[in-house]
Amino acid sequence: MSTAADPTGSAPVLELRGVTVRFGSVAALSRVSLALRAGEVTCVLGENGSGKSTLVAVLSGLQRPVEGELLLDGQPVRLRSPQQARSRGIATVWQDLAIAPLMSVWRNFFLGAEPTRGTWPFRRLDVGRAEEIAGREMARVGVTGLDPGQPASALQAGERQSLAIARALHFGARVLVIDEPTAPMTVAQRALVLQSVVAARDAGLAVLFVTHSPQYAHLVGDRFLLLGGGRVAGDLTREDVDLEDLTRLVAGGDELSLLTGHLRAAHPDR
Ligand SMILES: Nc1ncnc2c1ncn2[C@@H]1O[C@H](COP(=O)(O)OP(=O)(O)OP(=O)(O)O)[C@@H](O)[C@H]1O
Repeated sequence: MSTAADPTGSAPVLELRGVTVRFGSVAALSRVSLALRAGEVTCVLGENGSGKSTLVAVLSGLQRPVEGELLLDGQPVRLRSPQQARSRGIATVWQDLAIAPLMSVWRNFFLGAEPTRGTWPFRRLDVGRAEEIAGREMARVGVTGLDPGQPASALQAGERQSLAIARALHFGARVLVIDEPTAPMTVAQRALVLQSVVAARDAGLAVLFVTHSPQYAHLVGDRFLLLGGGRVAGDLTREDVDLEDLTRLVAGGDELSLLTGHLRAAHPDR
């Protein structure tokens, strides 16, 4: 399936073209194409085993496709490791993301890139500044009233994701890949994640948000990529679907293929 047309006219920051990943005889992804654009949230939906985690792994440099290519700013790129993806401006927020629980929130925010003052050999950690930056950046993504000096173990699941998103923004990521935790979260914690997604979009990042919830996807998504059996079963924009459609499509794969066929016929340029 070709990549959906872009209503904004902007060039994709990151693109996948015909990407296939196999595990033995299982094709976890089959000729998947997608385009992520600045200031746009693409939600990825699909049932268990549809290829969502594999897609995240490809985008974050953990998994190399056997076929197809990735393009960054229109140039083919090979991501050989998560470090390399990060250095190219692609940040991933993992569903079971690791934090150092005994370390403070600000320590977790900087993780080795702490601000210092003075010059070598008198250089020392600027804790006040680190706390101020971490607090400000967390507030920017919607987590207010947080003491950056408290241990990170005090953070709830949504706040942890927000911390990782705030980090990505602060350190200049251009593409943000978020794998929403499948474990139950309170509505308030989910709201924080969604708020952080919107903050990242408003800051001009190209966001890919993997979620199990059509409701949450519809709240923040500009575009919806539906995966079924490792294939793109639908690549739709907000104009194509309302929440009711989206919920039905995620629940029923057959109907989805049918609707996608109709939409393609109606919009052959997509
Ligand atoms: N390391 C692996 N080895 C073998 N098969 C794998 C591996 N990882 C994924 N698969 C298979 O690839 C397919 C896609 O899996 P993937 O985890 O990407 O789906 P998913 O949509 O993320 O599922 P979930 O929502 O349950 O996390 C599945 O059939 C899965 O069993």
